[in-house]
Amino acid sequence: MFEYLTAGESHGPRLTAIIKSLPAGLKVEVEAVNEQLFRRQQGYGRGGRMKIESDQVIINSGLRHKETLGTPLSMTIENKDWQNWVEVMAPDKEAEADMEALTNPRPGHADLPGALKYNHRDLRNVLERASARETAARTAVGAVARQFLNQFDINIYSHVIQIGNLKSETWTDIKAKDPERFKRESDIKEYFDELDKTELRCGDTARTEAMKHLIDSWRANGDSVGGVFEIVVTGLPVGLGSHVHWDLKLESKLAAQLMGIQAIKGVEIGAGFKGAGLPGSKAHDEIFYNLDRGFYRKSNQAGGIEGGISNGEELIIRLAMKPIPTLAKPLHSADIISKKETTAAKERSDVCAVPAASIVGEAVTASVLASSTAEKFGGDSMQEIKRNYDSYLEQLRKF
Ligand SMILES: Cc1cc2nc3c(=O)[nH]c(=O)nc-3n(C[C@H](O)[C@H](O)[C@H](O)COP(=O)(O)O)c2cc1C
Ligand SMILES: C=C(O[C@@H]1CC(C(=O)O)=C[C@@H](OP(=O)(O)O)[C@H]1O)C(=O)O
Repeated sequence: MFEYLTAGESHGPRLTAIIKSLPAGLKVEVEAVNEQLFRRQQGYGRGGRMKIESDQVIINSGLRHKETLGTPLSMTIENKDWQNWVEVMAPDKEAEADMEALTNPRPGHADLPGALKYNHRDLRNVLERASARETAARTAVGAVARQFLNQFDINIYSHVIQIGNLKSETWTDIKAKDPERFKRESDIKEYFDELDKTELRCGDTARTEAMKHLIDSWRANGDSVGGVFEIVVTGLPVGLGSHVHWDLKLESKLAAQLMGIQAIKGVEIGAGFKGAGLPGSKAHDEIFYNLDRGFYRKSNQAGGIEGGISNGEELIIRLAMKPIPTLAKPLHSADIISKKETTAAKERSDVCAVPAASIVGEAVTASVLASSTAEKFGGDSMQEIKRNYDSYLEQLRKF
């Protein structure tokens, strides 16, 4: 369940997403999808395109009176910028004779490998689909998945923890400073909701100013900047994913799909790379039991997954985003037609898109977790899935 497909070019008429299968009887609010689309468009460092677009979803099938029918749910998002590209991107008209091809590939973008692989002589034929414009469609899919997860009190949050070489606190650091502060889900929600009001989605105000300054100075130099964001999931039950096959492991599904986000080059679960340097006695989370909580941990180095199975603790994922490839001061390149030395194509571009990517990360995480939840609890309708979920919780209580 929750398998999906997206289609659409960055400057074509619109993006399309189809969720192939999802349970019947799931309440979907279109406004909640638009809210996620809005969040993805924010963030300090974005370029001119975001001033043109104001993403809104249209649901074309699969929903009746705000409830899923269990049939394919298809959604579209218009590209407002299409108006400026009608001739260049015309699906059903021959190219105009004077239309210039783009022939100077950008290092770091899909331009050159894509052109060589697909035998294209115009790099636009590659970049239009490689573009992260596509992540708007994935965000819409994730917004539906989120509404499913909310039915089981599973919540997904994210924050930016590094821009360039400037780091701020991780979720584990933040909680360690004031362990009483985040006892209730509403406290966690409030903390992350506040971040949405800030331009970098980073909780450290002093660091945010320094990060903004860094983005400004790299922009002024015609450069770009990457960073790291962290995703936190609360409310996951024990038992999503499985240890029995490599491709069923929850972290292998998450890593594969999260690495599918444009410009994401690293993924860490829990202590991740830092954990590799710790002694075993500090790297693992000791097991405790009491009647109220059942089995629980006092630390979360595992980041919520052991043996490919969610262990009931918070899921913590960190993702590294490389700097944006399009540079105002372009890098060296070679023309794909003349083979002569040139500089890379210089287009309007984002300078930093880490805050936006963090929203895409939340969305992709939501679709993986919705799929794993639906798989674990089975059923064609929400009623059936909830019944199975409740009886599983009862089984855990009696364990
Ligand atoms: C939200 C978001 C916005 C992006 N904006 C740009 C951009 O404006 N210019 C650009 O060259 N790359 C941008 N990228 C990155 C490219 O899409 C990406 O580097 C490219 O498709 C090559 O894929 P790869 O980096 O995964 O190898 C963006 C990525 C994300 C996630
Ligand atoms: C359109 C979006 O991101 C785009 C991703 C992108 C790229 O090369 O990945 C290049 C830019 O597009 P343009 O060339 O039209 O300015 C970004 O704005 C979006 O996030 O909705």
